[in-house]
Parts: sequence; structure tokens; C-alpha cells
Amino acid sequence: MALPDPWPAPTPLGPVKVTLTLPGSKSLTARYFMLGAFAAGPSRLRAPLYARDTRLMMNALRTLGVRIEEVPGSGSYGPDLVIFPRLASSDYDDAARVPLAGSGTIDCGLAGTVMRFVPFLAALTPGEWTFDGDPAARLRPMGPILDTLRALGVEIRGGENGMLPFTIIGQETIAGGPVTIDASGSSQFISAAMLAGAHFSKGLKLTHEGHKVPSADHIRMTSEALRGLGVRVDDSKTLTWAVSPGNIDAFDIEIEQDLSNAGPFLAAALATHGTVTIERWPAETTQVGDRWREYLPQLGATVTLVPRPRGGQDLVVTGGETITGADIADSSELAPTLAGLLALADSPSRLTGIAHLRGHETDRLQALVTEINRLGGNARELEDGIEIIPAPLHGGVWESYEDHRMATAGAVVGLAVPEVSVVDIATTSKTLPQFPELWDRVVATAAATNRGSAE
Ligand SMILES: O=C(O)C1=C[C@@H](OP(=O)(O)O)[C@@H](O)[C@H](O)C1
Ligand SMILES: C=C(OP(=O)(O)O)C(=O)O
Repeated sequence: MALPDPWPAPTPLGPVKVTLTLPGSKSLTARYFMLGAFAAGPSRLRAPLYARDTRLMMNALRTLGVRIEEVPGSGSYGPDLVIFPRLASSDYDDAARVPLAGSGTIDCGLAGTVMRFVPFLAALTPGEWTFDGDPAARLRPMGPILDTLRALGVEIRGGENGMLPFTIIGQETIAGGPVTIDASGSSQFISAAMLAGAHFSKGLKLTHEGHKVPSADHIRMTSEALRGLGVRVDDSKTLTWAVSPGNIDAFDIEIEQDLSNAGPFLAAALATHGTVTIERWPAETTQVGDRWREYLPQLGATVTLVPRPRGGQDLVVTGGETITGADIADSSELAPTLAGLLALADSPSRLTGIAHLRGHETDRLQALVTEINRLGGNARELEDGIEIIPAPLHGGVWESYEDHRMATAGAVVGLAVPEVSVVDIATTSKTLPQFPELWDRVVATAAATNRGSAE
């Protein structure tokens, strides 16, 4: 069904009370796609994320000769996938391998994971591979990826100003070894090289030189994923990541639900003083979204892990009477949702350590400040983040700048502020195509509760 644009963000009549399970993690799906392409044999991805970013990655891998087949699975949001690697070890029956076309174009959309991770597979695929994406993707930093590949001996055409578009001339092998990288613009520069490093003859030793590296959780996710598949990773020295050469084990892995995308739904508990339960919260995870358990209590919510009768645990978040302002550092991709909530807080807040959000889907610091202030708020940019001072908000239009997390932040504000309408809510399809329908479900629980209690 076509969605209205702008989309009137629903303001529930009372507290929401809902239990949800979300689709798979974008970051884990992207990593296991790459690892499946590099693995020593066919791998199975259970409950992967089906969204624009991961479909673009699937198409990109297929262009580079990786066969990916859908098989029935038990996930609620789509089939499982079997990935047949192209760079497989010789003991794997190569009947499944797809011959290479020798050249092709890869559409990165606006996906950081596609534009940063996939070039390393292209570099190991003989042929000419052109990378491009949405107009907004041509503004996202790519220089350190191109510099790293060039330092590894890979020829690249284009990529002027360190941005898309560019053409990678793929080769049979890459020797690897030590490389210096400036990863202050994105942790994805490091993750991208690490995911391929085991395939370089001498492995890879990356050393960062520059300002602070952001999103440390995402780099840890990469190290742990590699280790889990038998790759030796040494990240014991600060700002150095070494990946030993060797096989990447084939795998059969279930993707955890996306805990970052759980954020706006958990935020609904705070914004409506209700209760939101996310079923089967992982007991251990490398997802940055596990930090909701640390952040939301600072904003006045009660956060509990409740054991499930047959094992596992649910995360239950109940909003307090008000939302308390907070100072939070290094919240990475959780920052837009936090900012939406903190715009509703009754004391000042600062989100810091997120200067690199200026190079995300849009300049998120500028976008958040502009949209909060447009609704009567009082936000300003800091050198490395934003500050929000309490101010009464009114309805109005919330621009989303083709940024899924800006769109969902607008929806969060709309829970407490009537008559907010979000431009291009469909942009949530980047990582969560089901967002509008799940949001309606959440809001409907408040209406139902209220009608119930009124009767
Ligand atoms: O590796 C990943 O999957 C990601 C790393 C982070 O990138 P930055 O380091 O650019 O923030 C994060 O914000 C992005 O959404 C996903
Ligand atoms: C920064 C993000 O995405 P990307 O993977 O495109 O960098 C994000 O999802 O918040």
C-alpha cells in the first residue's frame, strides 16, 4: 500500500504496550554475506535481513560471481540463504561456481557496508568493477578505502576527491602486509579491509593514524565474526588490527535481530510512558544496540531482562514519568534515535564523540539540529556532537534526508508531539522495510488500551 508523503506520525492517546521481534541485523547480515563470499565452502545464513542495503549487497556479490540461493527457513521475515563462495578452497566442488563476466557495475545505493566492504572482493576478482550509488552516496567518505587498496597494489580509476564513483581493476591475488589507514571517518574502513585480510597471501596488519576511530563496537563485531570462523585476529595492540592469512570456515549461522532498529520501538516506551518488550534479546552480542540497556535507564526508563519459560530472555523497557536529559558519548548509529528522545526530555543533553555522523547517510548533526529546531526545539551543533536544551515542541514537517534513522527519529518525536509529519518515511526501507506497519502496530496498542480502560 502506498504511504502518504509526508507521513503523519501517529501520536497515541496513551501508553503503548507491545511485544515485538525485529528483522535481522544489518551489520551482521552484511558481514556474513562477505564472509560467505570469502569462505572455504557453501554457507547458510538463517533469518538474514531483507532490506535495501542487504539486497544491494546480495546483487553486488552476484555481480562478482557469488551464487546465492534462497531456501525455506524458519525466520518470520524471509527465507534463509545459501552462499556459494567464488574464492573457495580447492577441496570444494566447484560445480557451483559461477563464471565471471569480467566487468560489471555495482550499485551501492546509500549503503556504507556495500560501498566500503565490497570493493575488497572486487579487488580479488579479475575484471573491471565500477562502483556508484545514490547522489547522496557520492558525498560519503571513501578515500581511506581507495588509499588502502592502492597501498595493497590494486589499480583504481576515478574516485576523485575520495568519493564514488570509481572502477577497481581486480586481480587474482593480493600480497597484503602492513598498511596505515586513517579511519577517523568511519569504522567501516577497518572492518572492510579485515573481512578480506585472510585472503591476502601475507594477511593484513592495519594501523590507524589520525583522529579518534569511531564505532569501536562495529570493529569488535568484525573481529569476533572472523574469529568465530577460525581466522586469527590480533587486536590486542591499540589502533592495530592484524588478520592472519588462512581459510575462513564455511558456516551455518542465524542472524540476530537488529538491536539498533529496536531503538525507535524501545523509545516508544519512554515517549508514551508505556512498556515495550523485545522478545529473545541476545544474551551475548557484538551489536552496538545492546547499549540501549545502558542508555535508556539514564533517560529514566526501567530496563529489565526477563527469562523466557523455555530459555532465552526478553528485554522489557518501561518509560518513566518524564524523559531525563543525559550526556552520552560514542553512541554511533544509535545517536539519531537518542536525539529524537532527548528532544522530549525535561533537562539538557549532550551527545558527543559522533563528529563522523556528518558523513553518514546525510550530515546527521546538521539534520538533527535543523529538524528539532524547526519544531520549536533548542538544539545546536557541537564540534563532535549535538546539545539539546529542553523546549516545548510543536507540530510541523520533519525532513528525513533519505536517512532511515532521521525518519524514525521523526516518528519518535511524533509519539509525543501531535501533528508531526515525516517526509519520505519509505526511506526506512534501507534497513527496515516493515517500519511503518510495525509502528502502526505499536501505536494501535495504546489506542486499544485506552479504549479498553475507558469502557
Ligand atoms: O560496520 C557496520 O556495519 C557499521 C558501522 C558504523 O559505521 P561508522 O563507523 O561509519 O559509524 C555504523 O554507524 C553503521 O551503521 C554500520
Ligand atoms: C550509518 C549507517 O549506515 P551505513 O551502513 O550506510 O553507514 C546507519 O545505518 O546508521
